Amino acid sequence: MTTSTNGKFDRKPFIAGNWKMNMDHVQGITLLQKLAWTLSDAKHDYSRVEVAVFPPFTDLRGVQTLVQGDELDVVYGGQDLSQFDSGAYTGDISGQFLAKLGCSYVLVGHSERRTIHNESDDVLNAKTKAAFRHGITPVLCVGEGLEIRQAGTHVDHTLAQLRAGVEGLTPEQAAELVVAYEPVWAIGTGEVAGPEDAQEMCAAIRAELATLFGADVAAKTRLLYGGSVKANNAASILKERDVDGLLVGGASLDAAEFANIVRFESHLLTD
Ligand SMILES: O=C(CO)COP(=O)(O)O
Repeated sequence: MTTSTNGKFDRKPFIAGNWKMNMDHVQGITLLQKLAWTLSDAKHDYSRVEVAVFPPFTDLRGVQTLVQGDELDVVYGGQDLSQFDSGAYTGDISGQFLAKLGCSYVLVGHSERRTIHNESDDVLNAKTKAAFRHGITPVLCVGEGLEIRQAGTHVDHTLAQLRAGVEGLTPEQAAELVVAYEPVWAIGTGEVAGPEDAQEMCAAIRAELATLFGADVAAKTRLLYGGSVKANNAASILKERDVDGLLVGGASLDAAEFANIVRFESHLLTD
């Protein structure tokens, strides 16, 4: 069955854990093993809900070895990539290297990259294209800060980030792209945007994608919400029509909690 419980027939729910700068390569393996065991005990069906982790770069080789060796169905990706393919870019990581490590996805434009590293919309557009160039699906992160939310211009602001990020993509690429709406004021603060806030923005993002690439394309693009997601609020957010998945920070560092988020459908059944 390819349906999700909320009737979003064609878009497979996607639950992703962004470990940020946590977990060294030894801790990372332990966390992933625990997650895989927990999901296996719970008979998780990966064909119904896709599960991804975004470990630090230094963990990726170990994660690849574990996933291949134990034939895990968990997919993984990098937290960033360079807009360039190779050369004199000290400290940067090429999408080519991530592809070689078996990465299926890469985060682009996480708010911590936009704010701490001052990554511009132009750079992020180049990174999105670099990901596709290397056969990796970008997860383009967008979202507003508190002042913009309070000023009431959060939809305009977020859609401007979206337009800049997807400029020049083909319709096929836009359909494959994943977009994560992460309101900065809800990240790591315990402050969660309500399900209706997540839905409002995801609906606006889908409408914008429909304008840019056509309704058929927009119907395929998966849209995630991120910001203080926990097992006890995941199901209510995922019930929303245009929210296809979650990008989880802090709660993804606890295997049991993250597994419960992945198994959100079991919470819906008992609601
Ligand atoms: O930034 C996030 C995921 O990318 C969200 O982080 P938290 O879940 O810790 O709020």
